[in-house]
Amino acid sequence: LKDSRDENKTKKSAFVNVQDIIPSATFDIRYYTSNNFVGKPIDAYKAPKCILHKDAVEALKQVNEELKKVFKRLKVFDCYRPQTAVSHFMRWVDDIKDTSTKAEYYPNLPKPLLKGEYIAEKSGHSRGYTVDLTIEYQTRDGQFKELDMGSPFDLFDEKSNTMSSLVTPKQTQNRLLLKSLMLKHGFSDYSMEWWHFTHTSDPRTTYWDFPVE
Ligand SMILES: C[C@@H](N)C(=O)N[C@H](C)C(=O)O
Ligand SMILES: [Zn+2]
Repeated sequence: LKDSRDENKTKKSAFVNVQDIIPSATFDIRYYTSNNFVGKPIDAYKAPKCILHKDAVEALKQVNEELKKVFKRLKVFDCYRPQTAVSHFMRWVDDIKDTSTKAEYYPNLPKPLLKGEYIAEKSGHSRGYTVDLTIEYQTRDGQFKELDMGSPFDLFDEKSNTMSSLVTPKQTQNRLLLKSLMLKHGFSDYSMEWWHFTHTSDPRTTYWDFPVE
């Protein structure tokens, strides 16, 4: 008899490669690299891929289509996140002696306080309908640059709360542009992190553990 835990390690057919479906967005899958709050590539990210449930991807495509009309595009940092990767995050949080990334990623919080509100022990990302992302705009010379959101992706700080008073009105406006477009296409936001959105079609049932590959 096949163990249900083994089944959970197999990619579900409803999951798709977002880069194939939204090729005009850009993808910087940070947990595949060392450029993240752990400072090392994260377990189970075997390729720099963005995988999501197809229902969330269709909505995301619509957001990107709207942005294209005004010379902007989505920049995606993380999508489906295997439970194995979440376990890696938890090992890192519990290792209180390792503070090598503190200055860059959590300058004002003690490491144990990251668990929960900033880094979930059971993350919506593992269900496959959640995405971390920002917006890029095209400059006159055709290059793309990130909109100024007032804090970088994965800065675990009050400054990253969407309506934080620690950022400028223009930075709040940029966050609200992202939020309004995402909500228009069926996502819900997360008030603690301006970059984190979950599509409302998420049945909130299974936390998957197949690798990103
Ligand atoms: C770690 C960060 N990018 C994130 O996604 N945080 C939320 C709370 C999560 O872990 O689900
Ligand atoms: Zn997230």
